[in-house]
Amino acid sequence: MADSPAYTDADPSLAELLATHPHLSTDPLCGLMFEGVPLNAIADAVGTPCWVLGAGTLRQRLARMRTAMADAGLDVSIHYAVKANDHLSVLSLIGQEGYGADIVSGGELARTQKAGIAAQRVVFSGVGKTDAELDYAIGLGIGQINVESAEELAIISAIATRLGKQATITLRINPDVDAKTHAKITTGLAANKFGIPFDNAAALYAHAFTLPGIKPVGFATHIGSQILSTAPYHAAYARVAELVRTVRATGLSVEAVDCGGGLGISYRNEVEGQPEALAGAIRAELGGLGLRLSIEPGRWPIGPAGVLLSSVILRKEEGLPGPFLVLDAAMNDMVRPSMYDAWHGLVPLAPQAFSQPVAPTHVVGPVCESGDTFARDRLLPPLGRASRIAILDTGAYGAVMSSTYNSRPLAAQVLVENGQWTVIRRRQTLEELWQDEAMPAPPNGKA
Ligand SMILES: Cc1ncc(COP(=O)(O)O)c(C=O)c1O
Ligand SMILES: N[C@@H](CCCC[NH3+])C(=O)O
Repeated sequence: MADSPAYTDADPSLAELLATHPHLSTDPLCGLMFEGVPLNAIADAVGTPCWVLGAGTLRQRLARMRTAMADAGLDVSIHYAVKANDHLSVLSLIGQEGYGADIVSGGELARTQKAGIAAQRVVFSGVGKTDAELDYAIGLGIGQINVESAEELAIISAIATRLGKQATITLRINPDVDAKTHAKITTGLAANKFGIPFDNAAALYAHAFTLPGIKPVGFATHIGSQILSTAPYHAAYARVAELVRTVRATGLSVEAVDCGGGLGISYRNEVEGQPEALAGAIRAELGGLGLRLSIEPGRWPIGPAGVLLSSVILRKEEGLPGPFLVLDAAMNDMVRPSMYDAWHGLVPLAPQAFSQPVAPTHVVGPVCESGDTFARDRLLPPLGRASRIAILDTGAYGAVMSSTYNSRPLAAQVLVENGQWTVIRRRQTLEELWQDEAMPAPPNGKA
């Protein structure tokens, strides 16, 4: 992971996108292939929009993280951040491969239990856990709760005491470090809502030992998401290490540090975060302290493992600085471009697309907002009505952030594994969309 990631201003070509996505390839007859499966075959059978996730890519990327930690001589537990993609198929794969989970709600905790991940391997993060969620988590004997405020510590103590349990906790520290990422996904600055101010942490940690129902084991930090440089990790972990030393000097024990998630991927032409460099930062700052270490990656393992398939509803030519391709996928399906101005690779599925000349094209969804735009001036071959496009790197923060805005049902999801594909969620029906909505009875019993 370079400290000054190599950006160029030019968009990557289709060939360059294929080169940086090893699970994608092209076949002269079938067009774009995903882990050896023709994406057109999936779109023919399931329709579009449709999410496709590659189990092989996910497994490989998780394994690379595990190996990177081991090669650095570190015993680091990996707790997959469920928020990135909470599908039960994903979580059961995570559990089978022996990883734990990082959750931020009772709903995510319930999913881990349904998927067979032992509660002891689950860590509960988040700035506002409700009493009901804490009851559930502590009752289950959750592995660790990362506490985000003095107020929350008191609440957890009361709930654990009522339940006759000991809650294992860390204090999540806000190190006031700039992760140099998008402002909406930066979490480690003093101005952000997350974590306990660094200067208050030692005193609160000492106080935690005096509380009933609380077993303090250490500290946690998480400074943001889509981080592409090692420098912020070094800075944050150095602060946590300083805290560990300070607190130990007072005679208190510190057994564990949770190093958070945040490692970034290459959406456009960034040099993606390297797990080996993350391992290097952990070892350099926290390695010699005899701690149990853990990380909470979400985007890195699963982001590149997914695509969103869509079809062109129509190509709108008139009165414009360039043609608009109107897709059947929209901001309700994939909100990242609208929400963070995120750049996602767009790759046509048709075999001939790769040899055709390209021209600047605007790619939009049909939702009634100008923000429903996937790309402006993207160099694409001459696509038209019914052409298909794969939107790349949507495995993380894709389907999980979908809504039904404009009464658009949630799209189907497909898992590819060993050259086979399976529908793991069928497209939502309109009846499912409104089944819980009540209509007032007509006056006087009239219909
Ligand atoms: C506490 C916590 N842990 C882990 C993650 C996962 O982050 P990422 O998907 O960037 O690895 C997040 C999200 O930023 C988070 O808030
Ligand atoms: N939803 C964000 C990431 C948020 C990370 C959660 N803490 C994204 O799509 O980039």
